[in-house]
Amino acid sequence: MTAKILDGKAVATELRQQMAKRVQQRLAQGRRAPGLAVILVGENPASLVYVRNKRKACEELGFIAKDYDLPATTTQAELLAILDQLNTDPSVDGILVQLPLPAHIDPNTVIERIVPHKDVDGFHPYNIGRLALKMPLLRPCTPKGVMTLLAKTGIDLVGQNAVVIGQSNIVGRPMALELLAARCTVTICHSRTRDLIAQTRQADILVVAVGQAELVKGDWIKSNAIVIDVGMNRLSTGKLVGDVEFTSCQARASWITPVPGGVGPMTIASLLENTLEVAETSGT
Ligand SMILES: Nc1nc2c(c(=O)[nH]1)N[C@@H](CN(C=O)c1ccc(C(=O)N[C@@H](CCC(=O)O)C(=O)O)cc1)CN2
Repeated sequence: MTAKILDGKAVATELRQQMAKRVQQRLAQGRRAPGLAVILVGENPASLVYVRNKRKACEELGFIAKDYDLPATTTQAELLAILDQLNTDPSVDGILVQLPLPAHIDPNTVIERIVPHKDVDGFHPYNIGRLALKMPLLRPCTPKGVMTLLAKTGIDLVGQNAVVIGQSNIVGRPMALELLAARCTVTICHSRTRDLIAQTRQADILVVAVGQAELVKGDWIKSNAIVIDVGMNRLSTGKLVGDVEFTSCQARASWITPVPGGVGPMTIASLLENTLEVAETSGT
């Protein structure tokens, strides 16, 4: 068995083309362009790349990106004051604060300050709570992107054993909630899980989001499993790899996401979807 590739880059491109048309329709109706405030604090090299890509995507689709590039010395109070302004700015549909933040700023306080209906990252406790109750509004972007990719396999998710490795607030936990809402049987594994390999071998769907280069090997995988790699690790050679050893896992899985070009582009596509959704329901 050689797994088919779940091509996130291609799916994201298709979604972006469809969204660009929706934006053109809005403008033709005399409505305003969707507005996204993108806030970067400091100069984390990976964040600089992600933020640049988000802004470029906004431009391509005809969104208005409101850019805030703040120095690493920005205080939490200064950041919260900017969020207070954006919360009431009618030209701004979505607000995103790129993570991670510098150590002196508490991400939970910052996320909670964004009004939930502009929280296009879907990280606010209100939005996570809605997802947990199977009443989602704004869904976290990476897990939402993974669900879009899973839908592309055409496989019925109901009753499947899904194993998520990683329990972060931005991927692992909301990922588990998404899979539970899709009526999978869900297991979350983490650094204290006793026999990780025994867990992964049970998985019909395996989602890996731990940030450890090529942790998951081919013999950890159940035959025909769907393998979703959320990891992104830069080796000393400069090569970008996921949390999954691609070649050996591809030999056993039915579907697999590559790194790069799998989940990453879907994260940005989902952010744009969330922002457009807010604009379309705003009535302005
Ligand atoms: N406010 C947020 N911060 C962070 C999020 C998030 O969803 N919201 N997620 C990650 C980073 N992230 C988006 O911000 C992100 C990561 C990776 C990609 C991506 O397209 N990756 C490419 C490879 C890029 C490269 O060459 O380095 C790929 O996988 O093909 C997009 C978005 C943490 N912070």
